[in-house]
Order: sequence, then structure tokens, then C-alpha cells
Amino acid sequence: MATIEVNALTKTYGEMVAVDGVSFTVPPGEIFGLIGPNGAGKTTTVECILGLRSPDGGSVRVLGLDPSRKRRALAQRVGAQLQESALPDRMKVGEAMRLFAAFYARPADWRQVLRRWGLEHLRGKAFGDLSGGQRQRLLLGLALVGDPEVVVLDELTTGLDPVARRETWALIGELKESGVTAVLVSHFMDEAEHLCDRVAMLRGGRIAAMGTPADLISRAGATSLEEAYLTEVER
Ligand SMILES: Nc1ncnc2c1ncn2[C@@H]1O[C@H](COP(=O)(O)OP(=O)(O)OP(=O)(O)O)[C@@H](O)[C@H]1O
Repeated sequence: MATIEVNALTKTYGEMVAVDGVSFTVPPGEIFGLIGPNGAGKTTTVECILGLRSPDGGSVRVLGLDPSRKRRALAQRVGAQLQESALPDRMKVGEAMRLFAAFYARPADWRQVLRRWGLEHLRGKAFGDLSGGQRQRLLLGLALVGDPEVVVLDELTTGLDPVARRETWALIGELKESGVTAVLVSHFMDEAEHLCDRVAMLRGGRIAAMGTPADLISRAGATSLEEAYLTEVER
């Protein structure tokens, strides 16, 4: 069984068709990328996967369950790091980890998560005093503290400097080794090329192209995913 099945998903906001018949499946352990220009429907798609929005048409299944009906059950098995996630400025790293762990029936050991993601030395530091890279690392740790089978990461490295981005890439590599299934929304083509097993390129709410980064590059006669992307979006 696929871990995520999105079938003919449609979502409209009033007159605006944000997602228009999108279908894809993500098998267990895959890192699946959603890329595309601003307003292409990436966030709306992941919000439907998380049960934060209900589809107007089509269906979504995550671990065999309908997220718009089984959001509570899925919240125990699916971690999310969403665009512009934030915590109260005064909340300390250790407090945030302990609090988030308490949301889950069977969480990971949050102290181990702190160690694994290189956050232990920041345990007593307030969220408001963390650097951008440290915040992202914490948010990723919080997405994983429930020991999820699936994680959704929306714009994981936006706002990070190149060193922090590369560090985050290494963390995603580790995540992959642990067998977690991930959906990664990114504006960075080098990131999608490096991290994703397969990528769907969305444009105007539809899938314009889908495949492994190598497939998409060779189909476009390009030398990088960025070049393939530019060819596709300018078409
Ligand atoms: N709550 C909302 N109400 C009305 N329109 C919305 C809402 N959320 C998104 N939209 C519109 O739906 C379309 C798809 O938006 P979405 O955020 O899913 O795209 P995206 O690909 O994630 O964009 P970005 O890369 O800028 O985050 C856009 O035209 C957006 O303006």
C-alpha cells in the first residue's frame, strides 16, 4: 500500500481553483518533492494531506486513512513542519520538546531527539534567541518528536544561510535512512534534486511534470533540475 495517495484532488477558494485534479502516490520510505512557482497549489496540497483542509473533489489517503475525517488519529502518526511555523519567543527549546512530546501517545524520547538533531546545547535557550538555522532545526525536531511514519516539510530551508541549508540537508539524509516517508515542498531546485527520490512540478494547480530528478532533467534536455524547471514553467 502506498503511504500517501492523492487522487484527482481539487480544492477551490471561492472562484479560485488552487488545486485542479492532482494525482500522485508516495510509497513507504520515499522523499517526494512538490515544486512549482508561487501560487501553484503546493501548500494547499500538503494542507489536504494533513487534514487541515478538506478537498472539494477527489480523494486523499494517508496510511490508508482519510485525513479530513481521521485527522486526530493521523496527527499521532504524521509530523509537520509548516511554512512560517513559530513558537512563543520565551519558550525554551527543552520546554518545547517536552510539550510537543506530550501530544503523542507514543512519542520518541525527546532528549534523544535533542541529541540527534544537535540541539542539546540549546536546551535552555529561548526560541526568540535562536538563529534562523537553529529555529529550523528545532522545528524539524518538533515535527519528529512524535516518532512519525510520515513527515510533511514545507519550505524547510527558506531563510537559511548556505551552511545551515547544507546542515539541514544532512539531517534529511539521516531521516531518509530511518525509513520515514516525507513530502518536501521547496522553492530550491538544488535541494529537491539532492534530497528527493521523486518530484512533482506543479503549475496553476496541475502537475506539469513528475518523475525522478534525473528523469525530469533528461526529459527537458537539461543539466540540472533548476534548468528543467525553468524550461517547464516558461513553457
Ligand atoms: N485561504 C485562501 N483563500 C483564498 N485563496 C487562497 C487561500 N490559500 C491559498 N489561496 C490561493 O490559492 C492558490 C494556491 O496557493 P498555495 O498557497 O497552495 O500555493 P503555493 O504553491 O504553496 O504557493 P507559495 O509557493 O507561494 O507558497 C494561490 O493563488 C493562492 O493565492
